[in-house]
Amino acid sequence: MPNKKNKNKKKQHHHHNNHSAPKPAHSETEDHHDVLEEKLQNLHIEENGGAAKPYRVEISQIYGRYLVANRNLRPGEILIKEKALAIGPCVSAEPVCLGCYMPVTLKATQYRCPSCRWPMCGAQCRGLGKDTGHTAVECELFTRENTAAPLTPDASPVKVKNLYELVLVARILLQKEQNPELYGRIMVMESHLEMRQKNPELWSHYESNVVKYLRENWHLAERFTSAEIHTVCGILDVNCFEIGQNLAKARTLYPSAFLLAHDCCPNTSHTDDPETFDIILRTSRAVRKGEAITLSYAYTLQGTLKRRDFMQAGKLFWCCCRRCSDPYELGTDCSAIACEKCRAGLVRSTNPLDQEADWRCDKCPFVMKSEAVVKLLDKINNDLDAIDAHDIPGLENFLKRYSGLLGENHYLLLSAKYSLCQLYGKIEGYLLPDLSLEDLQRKKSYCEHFLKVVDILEPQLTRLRGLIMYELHAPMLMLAQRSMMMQLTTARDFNKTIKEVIHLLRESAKILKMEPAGSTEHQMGLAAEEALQKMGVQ
Ligand SMILES: C[S@@+](CC[C@H](N)C(=O)[O-])C[C@H]1O[C@@H](n2cnc3c(N)ncnc32)[C@H](O)[C@@H]1O
Repeated sequence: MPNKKNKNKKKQHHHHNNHSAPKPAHSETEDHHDVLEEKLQNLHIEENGGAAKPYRVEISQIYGRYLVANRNLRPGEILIKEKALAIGPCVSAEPVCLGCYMPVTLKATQYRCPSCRWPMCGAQCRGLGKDTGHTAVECELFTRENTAAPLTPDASPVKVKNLYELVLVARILLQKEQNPELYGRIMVMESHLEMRQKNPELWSHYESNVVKYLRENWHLAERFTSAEIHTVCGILDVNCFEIGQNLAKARTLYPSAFLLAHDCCPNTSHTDDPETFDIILRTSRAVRKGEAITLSYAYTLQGTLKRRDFMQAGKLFWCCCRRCSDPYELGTDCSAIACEKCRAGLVRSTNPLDQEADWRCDKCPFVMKSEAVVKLLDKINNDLDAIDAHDIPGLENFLKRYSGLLGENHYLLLSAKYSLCQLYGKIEGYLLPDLSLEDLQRKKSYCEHFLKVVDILEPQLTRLRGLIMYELHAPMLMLAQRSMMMQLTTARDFNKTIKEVIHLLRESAKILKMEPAGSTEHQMGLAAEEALQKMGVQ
């Protein structure tokens, strides 16, 4: 339930986190710490074909168990490539195939498993009978209990979501009987059960929608205790990766990737293989020996208030990373809003590590309560969500309406700009050759603006940079060609632009070709390479 707001916000404990690995606290005597120590002993991290691992597991009071670099790591090194221990549908009202996680419908015409009647993509689904998909054991339970009965064409979204949430929980529980060794490898993961129990809203959701439902409606009470089911729910909330390529959407647990600590400006990025659902984790920049290896559990292009709320609600910790501690978010200022009083200053949190701290203008005495900030951002966010994903004029209007109210790098403005970067040149009526000079300029300036912020928040070898550099090369090239044709530019300037375009394409090909074959990003990497060849460069 990662998006759920936690109404019982606690005051923040302030501790400094300077990005390097927190010191292992071996003298720590707290119970929880001991439990983690014990779980550390039980970890079976697979051997790297005999090669020394580039990381080791340590324990700190802040992170719990986490991974630390054993040596200096270069950008782009593969650190982890491993199979999922468990995979299943996300918690979503959008139905997916239980075998391959591609979207399906609940219509009468939709193919369904002939036995259990859950919607599937077709009789030839590659996940039929596979461990990564719809197994015979699961089908038997689903058939006996007629679990697909509520999935009628007119089923309410909430009902659909609640039912899909159960699939992966049930799959893991069934492993307790089918494959106790695998179940054991999942049980070493953090569930934060005690903290969850203290949160009535969260606990009652799981108690009634999952625990009771599985034990009563699916008649599993004799096989699994309430505590076991709550533990699985906690483990899923805390450790799941949301993965999927080419429209597929699934959530997964991985045997060692779950150990990575979170950072809002992490030093790794990860992707998943569309065929096998394996995770592939790489360093996105150089990591020094002894540094924590981190990834982001949250969406990088969100403000600190939102990211911290998200982490607390789902993962049960308040992030205090360098970016969260900095009111300027590492210089991006992507949370700042415009001052409604003096219209000249920017309003920022007076203490970003306290969700309830006041926000204050840097040019006048204007102060905003954090609730008012949250309310304002929710409203603007809803407006953005209401715009159709392909509506260029709608998104342009959004930018016009809100650019005076938000700081220029505000994440909501950047989010609209990111959509526009991808839409100009790609959709009907706005294909690249048809774009006006103004539209080309717009695409170029949005890409450049976005890239400047991403260069700080997700620097070096990250997918987002690869994608945006690819988007940027096209308007740059077209604008240069058009100016050349109209004799509005000198040969020298033209050549300078071409050099920049080549740099963008090279960088984007390098990054995107690291994505697994078959993914759209990999495809784009190949397109970048092809564009270079057409230009006569390698
Ligand atoms: C996916 S698990 C990571 C492994 C976990 N540390 C363990 O020992 O099992 C996520 C949990 O690790 C802890 N954690 C990860 N990153 C953190 C951070 N930046 N600050 C505080 N706690 C963090 C939180 O308890 C979080 O719920």
